[in-house]
Amino acid sequence: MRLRDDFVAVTVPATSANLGPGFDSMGLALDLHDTVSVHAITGPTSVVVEGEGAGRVPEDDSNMVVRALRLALDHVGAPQAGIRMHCTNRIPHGHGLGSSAAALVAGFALARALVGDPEALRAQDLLQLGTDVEGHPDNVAPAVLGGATVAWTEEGRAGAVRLDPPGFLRPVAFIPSFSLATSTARAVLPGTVPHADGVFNVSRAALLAALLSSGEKGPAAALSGEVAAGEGGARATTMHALLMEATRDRLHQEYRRPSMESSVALVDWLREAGCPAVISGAGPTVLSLEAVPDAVLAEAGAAGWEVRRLPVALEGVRQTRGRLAGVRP
Ligand SMILES: Nc1ncnc2c1ncn2[C@@H]1O[C@H](COP(=O)(O)OP(=O)(O)OP(=O)(O)O)[C@@H](O)[C@H]1O
Ligand SMILES: N[C@@H](CCO)C(=O)O
Repeated sequence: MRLRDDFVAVTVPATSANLGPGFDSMGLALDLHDTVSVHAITGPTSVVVEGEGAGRVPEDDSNMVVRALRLALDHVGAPQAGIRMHCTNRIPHGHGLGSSAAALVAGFALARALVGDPEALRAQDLLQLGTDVEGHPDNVAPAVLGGATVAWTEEGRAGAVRLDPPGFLRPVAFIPSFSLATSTARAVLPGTVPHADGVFNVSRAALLAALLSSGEKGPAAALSGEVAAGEGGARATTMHALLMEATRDRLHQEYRRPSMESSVALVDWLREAGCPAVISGAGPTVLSLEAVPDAVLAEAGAAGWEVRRLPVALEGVRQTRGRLAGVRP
């Protein structure tokens, strides 16, 4: 294996994991991207970081994107090279929007781009390498595949399916100024949970997957407890009621309340206002899966939350420069 290209670039989306009940399994790609370009050179590694993480993440071989790139080159038996990297980062770090998965997937995709062989480092390899490092596949899967994903592992082997997200999904992120490392947010979770809570989450996660894969028409039939209100209205009301139910969780959000009081309180408040809100990934960002009324947005903004409408990103990581530009991994 050799390096066929010496200047390549990729773009990778932010992701929101869990989506409420789908802990470590469900995820959504969002229209907020990091872009990274690389020159393969002879000489020492240099990294320039613009935007998120600038001045904070390393600018040498210990940078997460560089480490991922080198890991993937080793994985396919390609030679290592000097790296001159430029990162334009828009995904905030440690905020539950999948910055670490994006960094890893960007690094792997850059290695694939340098190798310039479509058979090297396919989507399955990217998913596996990323899951090996992250320990769970729920951010890596949508960063690779785009759209909405359901992912799992079996004895370390990762798998994922991509769902075409329906139009009623209109994600809105509420991003606080403070960050929280995923490792900290995972440390507060219990080793075991009550069986009834497992049953609760299985039914909600299954319902959410059903809604996300049922297209614009929605499920063939639904008994949601809602009273029918005329043709289109009944469907919209039912879908909304179903989405509210499908985004409930008992496996992680409440356990995490002490480590992000204001975020879980915002989830409660948004849900009382009729928005299907969840903690995004390991937090502390909050995500509503449906549009949020302007008055609610204004109130959250006034309370200090950065409010961003982030449409679903239909595409995952994409190479934008080099001979494989435009070819899906
Ligand atoms: N583009 C990047 N370049 C270098 N390092 C990064 C980059 N993105 C993330 N990191 C590293 O990963 C850390 C954040 O990872 P962490 O898993 O804690 O949060 P997250 O991925 O943003 O959130 P979540 O996993 O809940 O969605 C950063 O503090 C930084 O060390
Ligand atoms: N499922 C993960 C996502 C964050 O990486 C968690 O909630 O800890």
